[in-house]
Amino acid sequence: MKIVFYGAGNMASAIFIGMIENRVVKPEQIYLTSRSQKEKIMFFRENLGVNVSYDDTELLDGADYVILASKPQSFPDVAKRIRPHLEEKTKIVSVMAGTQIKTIRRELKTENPIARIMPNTNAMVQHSVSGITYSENFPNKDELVELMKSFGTTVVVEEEDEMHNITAATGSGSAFLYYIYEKYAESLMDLGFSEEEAMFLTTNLVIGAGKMVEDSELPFSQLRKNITSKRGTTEAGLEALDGEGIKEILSRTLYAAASRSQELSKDDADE
Ligand SMILES: NC(=O)C1=CN([C@@H]2O[C@H](COP(=O)(O)OP(=O)(O)OC[C@H]3O[C@@H](n4cnc5c(N)ncnc54)[C@H](O)[C@@H]3O)[C@@H](O)[C@H]2O)C=CC1
Ligand SMILES: O=C(O)[C@@H]1CCC=N1
Repeated sequence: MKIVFYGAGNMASAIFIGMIENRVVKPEQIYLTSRSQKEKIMFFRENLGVNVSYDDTELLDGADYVILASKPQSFPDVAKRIRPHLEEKTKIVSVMAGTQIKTIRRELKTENPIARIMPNTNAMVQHSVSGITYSENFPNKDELVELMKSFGTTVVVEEEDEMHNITAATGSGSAFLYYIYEKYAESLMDLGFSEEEAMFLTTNLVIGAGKMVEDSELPFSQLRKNITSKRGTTEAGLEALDGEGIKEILSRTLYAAASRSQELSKDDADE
């Protein structure tokens, strides 16, 4: 199998590192190309044993999968590189937020099978939860799902439009959680902890809570209740959180992200 990544940035590298660590593909089956980050891409070649090329003929010759992993705004340039060399057997897989299958089809001027996936950078530790949707002519979907299992779990989305919500929920979702951890650590410093102490405490709190979520069969609400004593410290803190409208804040966050995905998906042909 030959898998070619156009783009070797944060998302692409999380995927191919996840795949290689899980031994589902051999490093020599992976080909990388980019526009920027040439040092980084050479680092991947030296350290992982993947192939690197800037020659589109070589890259696309006999490719089974081409992964579109640039920013959506760079896709027209990527498409220009791919279009003249695309073979009939090659399946296209896009990780780009928003960009619709029909837009990819039009830019690449191809009838080849296309899938859109929405992973997250937890792919690097094989814990992405990824949405996937396919063009009607996509063959052997199981093969792609198997490949994706190497970097996490997969949720098949029947309607392409549902990708907007998945993008907000899990594509962007870990950034929202990291931001909360960041602010938690800053707030510990307001309480009087040093920066080092705040980082240590927050990091271990997050790891411990993650392990509890993984190992315990209890829902989040019960895990929370198990910590909350009547008229105790946790109750006081939770009342303050509710008073600030934590649920509304998170709803607005997710709505803003899903709306941005919709904006990014605007296709000239829809005007
Ligand atoms: N970072 C994340 O957590 C997630 C990102 N995505 C999607 O992944 C895509 C990439 O995002 P990041 O990896 O964060 O961006 P990034 O900026 O880290 O990487 C972008 C890559 O695209 C390459 N590129 C740009 N123009 C190119 C061209 N003409 N030919 C070949 N390569 C080209 C760049 O050299 C770079 O390697 C975006 O479309 C984003 O919507 C999806 C899910 C999560
Ligand atoms: O911020 C973005 O647009 C991309 C898509 C999901 C995560 N990062």
